[in-house]
Formats: sequence, structure tokens, C-alpha cells
Amino acid sequence: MEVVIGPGPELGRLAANAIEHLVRAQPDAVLGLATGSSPLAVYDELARRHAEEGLTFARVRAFMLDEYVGLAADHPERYRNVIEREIASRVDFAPSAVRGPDGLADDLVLACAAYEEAIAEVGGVDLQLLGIGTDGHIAFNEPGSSLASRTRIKTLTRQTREDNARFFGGDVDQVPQHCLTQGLATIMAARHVVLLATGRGKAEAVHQLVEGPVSAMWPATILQHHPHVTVLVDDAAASRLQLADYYRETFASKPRWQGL
Ligand SMILES: N[C@@H]1[C@@H](O)[C@H](O)[C@@H](COP(=O)(O)O)O[C@@H]1O
Repeated sequence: MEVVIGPGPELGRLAANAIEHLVRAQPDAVLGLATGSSPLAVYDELARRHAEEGLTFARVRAFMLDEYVGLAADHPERYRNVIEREIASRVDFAPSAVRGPDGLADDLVLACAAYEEAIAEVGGVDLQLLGIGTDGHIAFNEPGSSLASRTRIKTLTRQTREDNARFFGGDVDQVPQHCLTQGLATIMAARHVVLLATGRGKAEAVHQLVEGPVSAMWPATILQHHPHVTVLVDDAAASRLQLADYYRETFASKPRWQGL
């Protein structure tokens, strides 16, 4: 696990570099897209590079991490619409190149199985962007999630619904209770995981992710078993890291050709 500590915009550029490097080398790469505020700097940078530097996503396929159950098709906070707004509409993905779990399916169990199959059919995710919840969840894998889980229905914790209420006019009751989410094993199958976290609210989750014992109580800790994880954090999110100085020193002396 590589930990990079730096200012927010720099983190966005580093993640965008990794994506650009992948997409230029492999134009039909498969990206994993995350919602939430953490990846927004990355999406802004990718949109800029598309507009100004000709970075193209014309052959890229993309899979979303998760989706609320039951939000109307045109609800602005439905993750499918969020991804459309924040990135898909700003670059040149082919129509239907971006897929997400169907939170409006009549048969949600079947929809989850179909989603796993769709990811497998394209050969899996090459680079997965991730945020992290204050309780250590990734995608919507709440504490207690099976470390071997696959895409399935989950119930959101009160904490997550309160954290996300800001997107629903501050009203926690408007935040759905259920979601469909890639499982921890689904995420672990991605070939490179790039996780972004900023702000003091994420400091404990980041500490557990990087330095805590692997435990379903902090689901993100499963990433310690992944061979290629990049954790991009600002000073505030890094403030509880015991080995912060070592991570800083390591990154400062890293050969630039190595990339992330
Ligand atoms: N399902 C999403 C997660 O994928 C995201 O990582 C988390 C953190 O969001 P933010 O980046 O806004 O703090 O929020 C939601 O719960």
C-alpha cells in the first residue's frame, strides 16, 4: 500500500495521471468510478484534460461502485445521475459505456448477479477509484460486511445516512435506507485501487485503513491484502497516521518514472 500525503488539487492530479497513463496505454481500459466528494478533483482534472489535451475515453468502459435503492430515475442524487453530471457528460464515453447497479430493478438480487457478470465479461476493472466513509466503509460496504462479499443489497448505517444527508437538503429521512453495492471481494478484484480521502473527518478511517488490523469493523482494511493500492490523502486526513513522516519521505524519494 502506497500512501501519498499532499494538498487536495495535487492528489486529484496524481489520480488523473494514473488514469491517463492507463487509458493512453490501453484505450479500452475498464475504470471503476466512485461517487461522493472525494473523486471530484479527479473528475475535474480528467474533464480538463479531455477538453484541452485531447484525452479520450471513447473506448473506455466504466463501472460504478454502488447505487441507492428506489430513488426515482430522474432524482439528482441517484448515483447514475451523479456520475453522469460529474464525469460522463464532461468527457466522451460511448453511449452505455458507463454501467451501474440497477437500484430500480424489480428483482434486486438478480440485478446484483447480472452486475457481477457484466464486470467479469469485460475482464474486470483495471483501475478503481475509491473514497472512504467516516466509518471506514468503501462503496457502501458498511462495518460488519463480509470481507468476501460480492455485489448485493445492503442497509445503510445511521452514520452514513447522516453523512450523506447534505446531498438531500440536510434531511436524513430523505436518504434511502438501502443500496446495492459492489462487495469487498468485487473491489479487491480490481487490478489497481486508488483511494482518495481529505479532511479531518476521515483521519480515523484512514489510520485504520493503513495501519489498523484487518477487520470487518473497518471494511476498508481489506485493502491491506491487495497488491496494488494507492492511498492519496491531505494533511488533515493523514493527521492520525503513525508513520506519516515515513510515507512522506518515501514518496519524496520515489523515482518519478515509477508512477503510482
Ligand atoms: N457510497 C459512497 C462512497 O463510495 C464514498 O466513498 C463515501 C464518502 O463520500 P465523500 O467522498 O463525499 O466523503 O460516500 C458514500 O457513502
